[in-house]
Order: sequence, then C-alpha cells, then structure tokens
Amino acid sequence: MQPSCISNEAEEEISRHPCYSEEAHRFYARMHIPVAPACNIQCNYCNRKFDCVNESRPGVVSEVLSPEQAERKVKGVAAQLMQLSVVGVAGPGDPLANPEQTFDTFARVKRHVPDVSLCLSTNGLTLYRHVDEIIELGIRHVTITINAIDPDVGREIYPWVFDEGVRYEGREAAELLISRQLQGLEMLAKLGILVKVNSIMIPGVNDHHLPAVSKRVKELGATLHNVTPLIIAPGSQYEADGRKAPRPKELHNLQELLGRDGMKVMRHCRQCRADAIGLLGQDRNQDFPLEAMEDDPAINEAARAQFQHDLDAKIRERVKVRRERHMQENAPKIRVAVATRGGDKVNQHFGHATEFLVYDTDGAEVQLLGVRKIQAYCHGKADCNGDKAATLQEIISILSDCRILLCSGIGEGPRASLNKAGVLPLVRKGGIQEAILESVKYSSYFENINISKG
Ligand SMILES: C[S@@+](CC[C@H](N)C(=O)[O-])C[C@H]1O[C@@H](n2cnc3c(N)ncnc32)[C@H](O)[C@@H]1O
Ligand code: SF4
Ligand code: SF4
Repeated sequence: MQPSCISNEAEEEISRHPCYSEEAHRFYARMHIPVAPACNIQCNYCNRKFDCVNESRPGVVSEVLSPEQAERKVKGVAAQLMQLSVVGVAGPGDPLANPEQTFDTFARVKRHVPDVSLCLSTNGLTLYRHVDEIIELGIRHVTITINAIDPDVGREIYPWVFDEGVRYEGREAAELLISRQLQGLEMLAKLGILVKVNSIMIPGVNDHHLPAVSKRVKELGATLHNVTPLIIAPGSQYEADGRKAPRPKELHNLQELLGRDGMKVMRHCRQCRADAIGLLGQDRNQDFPLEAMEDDPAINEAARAQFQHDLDAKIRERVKVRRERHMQENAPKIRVAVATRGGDKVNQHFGHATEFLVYDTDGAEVQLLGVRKIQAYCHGKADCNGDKAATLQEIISILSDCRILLCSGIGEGPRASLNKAGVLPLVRKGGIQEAILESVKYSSYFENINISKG
C-alpha cells in the first residue's frame, strides 16, 4: 500500500480514534495502560520520577500495572465505558523498552475486548525489531516521537541512548536514534499502519528545525503530525538549564506553517498521563480503581456496538453541518477560551483549570485552535504552591489574545484582573459550541469585539 493511501477500514478507525480525529475526541474515549516503566534513552525534558498529584503530563502515573492487572482493569473499564474505542500503551517509560509486558498486555486486551483499537507510543529506537509482533497483534496505530532529523539538533535533546548493551552519547547517540526512528516509520507506513509523529517544540533547540522534520516524516508516510509544547518537568535537565516552554502563539504559528506545507496537524493533544482514561482532557482514572474491578465483568459487546454506531451517526451529522457552515477565511473572528474538564462541556472553575481550549468563532461556526496549558501551575516547584499573583499574571498573558473566557465559576479577583486585561469572563455551563455561540450573541460587546486580537 502507498503510504499516503488510506483505506476505508483505516478511515473508519481514524473516525473513532480521539487523537487522530478532532470530531472523535468529543465522543470517543481512550485508555492508557501503564505497563512500561523502563526506558532505553534519556530525553532532556523527561522526568518520570517526580510524583505530584497535581501533575498531568506524559510520563506521570499513579502506579505501574502488570499485564494481569492491566487485563483486569481494561475489562472492567470496557464493561462500564461504552465509548471506549482505543487502548494504548504510552509509558510511563517506553513500551518497546519493556516488550514482554507491552505485547503480553496487548494480546490479553485483544483476546478479551476485541472491539477496541490497539495503539502504541514509542521513541522508535527498537521499533524495527517489533514490526512482526505489531502486525500479528493487529496494532493499527503507532506514534513515534521524532524531535529532530539532524543529529546536531538531536544531541541537544538526547544525552544518551542504550541499545543491545552499549551506551551511546553525544552526536552518535542522536544519529543512531534518528536513523532507527525513520527506519521504523517507513517500515510501518509501507505496511499500512497509521503512524502519528509526535514532536516536542523546544524553543532554542528544535523550533526552527521542525518544518524539516515534518517534511521528512510526511515523505516517509506519517499520517499525522502532533507538535506539542515542551512542559518544564520538575527535576528535568531542561528545568536545570532554565529552558522555557514556547508561547502559545509561537506553537500556533508553527502548527499553521506545517499545515500550510500539506501535513495533517493535530491541534487537540492534551499531553495525557500514561494512565489516563476517558475522553481527552477528562481523566477518569480515579473512577476505576483496580481493587474495585470485578474478576470477570460482563462486557456487552452488542450494547457497545450499538452505542458506538449511534456515536458514529452523531459524528457524521456534525461533520456535515461543519462542512456546510464552513468558516469564511477572512470573516472577522472572536477568540474564546474555555475552561473544561472534558466531555465537550464548559464545566471547569477558572481557579481549578490547568489548561484552556481556545476557539475562533465568526458567530456561526466554531473552530478549535488548540490547547493552552498553564505552565505556571507546577513550574518546577516541588510543592506546586506557586505564588498566586504570578500564576494569575501568567494565565492572563496566555489568554491575552482572547476576548471571552467561559468557565463554570470564577472569583472576584481574577474576574476583575481579566476584565482589566480585555478578556471578558462569563460563567456558563453545558456544551462548548452552544455556549460559545450563545455568549458571543448575548454579549453586548459583540459590535465592539468583532475583530480578533490574535
Ligand atoms: C511519556 S512518553 C511515552 C512514550 C515514549 N517513551 C516516547 O517518548 O515517545 C509520551 C509522550 O510524551 C512526551 N513527553 C514526555 N515528557 C514531556 C515533557 N516534559 N514535555 C512535553 N512532552 C513530553 C514524549 O516525548 C512522548 O511524545
Ligand atoms: S523516550 Fe519517552 S519515556 Fe523515554 S525519556 Fe524520552 S519521553 Fe521519557
Ligand atoms: S497525549 Fe495526545 S496523542 Fe496521546 S492520548 Fe493524549 S491526546 Fe492523544
């Protein structure tokens, strides 16, 4: 199969995968199973040791599961969560640095919950060695994190790589990793596997290099490019170096640039934990404690199929309406930030938000621009109790191009500060799209705010 040729079967899988399809992410849930603690490389941004309940970022988990425990948990979740469509292994380390646990887990999931898609997220170092297992198990989605294709850039990201008993450092380490990543990508794409490439935007290291990465991975058959911002992980090398996360505008500009070059770009990544369960942005792991899982729960396959069939119809209808209402490129737009815990609803108090979804609207159509994390929350402070005033200023600067902020509640202090900064906070509940359109109409500001600040 040609890399760029997507079969009907693949189209259908994408339409149910919350990460590959922006529409699916409103309705379909994924489950990450944390069965892979070890890693075979070091990235300067990653620290899996730091554990903090407030943290929601990749590499963080409450507990690592054995394949037996993972099976129990997946069965329990599938019995309760009808919209579960994807089960993936994404850490907390690298799934392919723990191949026995990873593939044993996938085999169990396939046996007991055959209707879910399997998904794997890896740094790609040993991918080429596992292609047969991936095909055999029917794993249809693989994510490879590729931050550089130039070893001189890569050496600033990866201090070491460990392969077959040998530790590589410096340029040599980056060279080996990059060649393996590109090799694995090409092999999988040629076999019709849907490959998503993750790249972390690291200002001053690879930000200017990512268009070249995007071009190369597209040539090799990647389906989707997911560029996410660096999160300054406490205890990481980049924290010690004083590196900074990119500004939302810089990330947005880069995503736009890659999109213009013809790559399909993911904009709704929530940079989930390695044990996240539920709709994107709505982590329900705490609702499914392992101890509460039954030994052999009844999974009603017919009910799951009917439920998902109805979801598909809803998605098709939304896509049709969106196409009809397609937002005019040059129409004046209003930028709206939304505090949400997921579920496609305005349901988060401003003070509890750790991220905002940002949309543009012309008053008739609503378009997701991306996710903005609040970096200041756990910004390298071991107790996560940052200075409140500084945190508020950071949030205001992150939302400064927005005209309206929708949240389920907000205190008087932040309300006044946001107002002063030209962002109108409105307390709303319910569906995001409806709330955005209603708030824009409702607002007597409408005439005054019909030109986007962004
Ligand atoms: C925890 S990793 C697990 C899978 C695999 N080890 C990998 O790196 O691709 C999942 C994703 O989180 C990203 N990630 C880890 N730490 C991060 C950080 N501090 N900032 C941004 N992305 C990060 C990784 O680069 C990867 O794309
Ligand atoms: S490859 Fe993944 S798990 Fe390993 S150090 Fe990098 S981000 Fe962390
Ligand atoms: S981290 Fe991004 S790509 Fe991975 S499951 Fe979450 S939203 Fe999807």
